[in-house]
Amino acid sequence: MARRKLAAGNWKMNGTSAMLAEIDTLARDHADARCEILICPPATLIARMAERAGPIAVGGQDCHAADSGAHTGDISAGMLRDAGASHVILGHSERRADHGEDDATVRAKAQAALSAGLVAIVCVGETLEQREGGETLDVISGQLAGSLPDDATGAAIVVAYEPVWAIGTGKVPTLEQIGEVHAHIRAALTDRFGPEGEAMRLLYGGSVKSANAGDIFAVADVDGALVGGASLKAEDFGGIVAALDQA
Ligand SMILES: O=C(CO)COP(=O)(O)O
Repeated sequence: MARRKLAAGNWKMNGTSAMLAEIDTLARDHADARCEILICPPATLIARMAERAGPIAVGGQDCHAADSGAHTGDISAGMLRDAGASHVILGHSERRADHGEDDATVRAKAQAALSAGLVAIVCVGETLEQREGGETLDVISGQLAGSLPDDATGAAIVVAYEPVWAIGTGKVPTLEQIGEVHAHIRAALTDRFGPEGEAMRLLYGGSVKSANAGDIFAVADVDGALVGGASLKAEDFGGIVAALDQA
């Protein structure tokens, strides 16, 4: 099954207008990339970034489960789409921790994203305590079961494995650990969704840099990366894109 590789950048709460130049550099340097390239800037930059992104896709970092209504400060999936986004990250561990999002919330948001025609990147991952307690695979199974809608398709859902303890820490799981979790996720997805589960792309995220990207991309069932810190500069992210294209 040929899955198109995806290099996704999550800018988190970083970036003002001055950083829009990064997208110009990325679009110029990687116009011929074989992999799909996505940047998810803060919501304030989505529309302007989408106008100049060329072949680079632009995404949101969250959406509300409802279409519209009395939800001060929130953004719907349809609004993201209207602003020029094609993707949205959902259930990132920072949202699960900072905003109390549970699996049911993430699933409702994913449903809204699918209805709006967005690709949803649904994040799962264990904490250090859960890893040390030997609970990793059970935790991931539970998050997948609870967070993915029943009508998830290979085209509309991407799953990102982001061990919480590897995010922004410079600590990366061993290639064996990444391979074990990705194989587990793939098996859970094909069990539940059949060929659609086989078609879903699986990203690894957590301290990915151009220096370690090549090794990570060689692991079976790693179809790309969800990158935080190293996505903020086009040059750094470009090294990851190049590694993915060579994988
Ligand atoms: O959380 C992440 C991407 O969503 C990973 O962040 P870092 O690449 O900064 O570790």
